[in-house]
Amino acid sequence: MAVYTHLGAEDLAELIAAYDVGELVSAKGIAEGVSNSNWLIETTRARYILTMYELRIDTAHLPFFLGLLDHLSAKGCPVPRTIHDCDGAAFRMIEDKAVALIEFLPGVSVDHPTPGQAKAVGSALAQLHHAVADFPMQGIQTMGLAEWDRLIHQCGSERLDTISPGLSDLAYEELSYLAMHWPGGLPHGVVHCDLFPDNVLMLGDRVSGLIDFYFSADDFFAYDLAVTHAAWCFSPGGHQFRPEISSALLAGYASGRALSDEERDQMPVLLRGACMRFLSSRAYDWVFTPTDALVVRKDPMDFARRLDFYRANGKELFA
Ligand SMILES: Nc1ncnc2c1ncn2[C@@H]1O[C@H](COP(=O)(O)OP(=O)(O)OP(=O)(O)O)[C@@H](O)[C@H]1O
Ligand SMILES: N[C@@H](CCO)C(=O)O
Repeated sequence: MAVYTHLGAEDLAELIAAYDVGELVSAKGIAEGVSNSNWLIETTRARYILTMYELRIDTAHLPFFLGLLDHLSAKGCPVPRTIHDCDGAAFRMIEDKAVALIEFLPGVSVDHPTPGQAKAVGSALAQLHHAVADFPMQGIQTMGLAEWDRLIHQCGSERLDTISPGLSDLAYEELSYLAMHWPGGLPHGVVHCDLFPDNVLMLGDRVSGLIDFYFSADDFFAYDLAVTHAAWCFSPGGHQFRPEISSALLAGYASGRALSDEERDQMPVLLRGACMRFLSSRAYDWVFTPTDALVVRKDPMDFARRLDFYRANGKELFA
């Protein structure tokens, strides 16, 4: 349940009164999500999402994340805009925690996407990559290769092999490969970097919302496509590749933005990097999150399986 902080009726009413959004009608805690506390707020005028930033997000970075939502939404991307308070502030503090009110977008996250939905996601991602061209803020990538390496080393061989025998060899070997082959100089901008199905709201075959931009940073557009590919194109657990979803996702992306020859050539290594990104953060959480913590640990092996697939077939996919 992702409501870590209790907000009483008076706190909520006082908060909502600071915005020009009508009067508070109801507030319900949202169970999904693990990083922040979220409430669905209904006022006499509309619905909103209230987010309280709990664990991971430094308040100093909020102007970047919230500014990005506003920029993308103004460009016509299906991204919720930030509601500013009556003084124009994008976030407020309740005691020592920052809160932001965000536009509510309709739609649901899909568990088993269809090709039509994958195509729409590819196309929405391409739209995003065009829309960031004139976003004026910088977002440093803190979840890049150096961090994957650090997370894996913190876990150490013994603990990795307790997750699954042989995982440490796979991870160390892959990190050396990536260190030698990671490309430079590809087209880049501020990209989402975490566009999993649970961060996309859909109405049928239409993308109605792209949410959770809290891993956004400056990186290669093609890396963002690789992350999205790894997140969408497999059966649960990463056991089976879904070729029809892959073709649809890539076709959707190509309908909005063509990959250059150089980007295509680098896709196999970027796909392997995308797997290491989630393998390393999940392995770290697996090892260091207490089993009785509120946060649900995600299985790193889901991405070890995807990594095996891309090692064997990545080049063929982009031949
Ligand atoms: N703008 C929005 N419109 C509608 N629903 C939203 C919106 N933002 C968030 N939600 C709902 O709230 C849930 C949690 O949001 P989100 O994924 O951003 O939380 P989080 O704690 O940051 O997540 P994560 O687990 O990815 O770290 C989403 O699954 C979605 O159901
Ligand atoms: N989407 C990531 C979690 C970070 O938001 C994962 O599935 O491991």
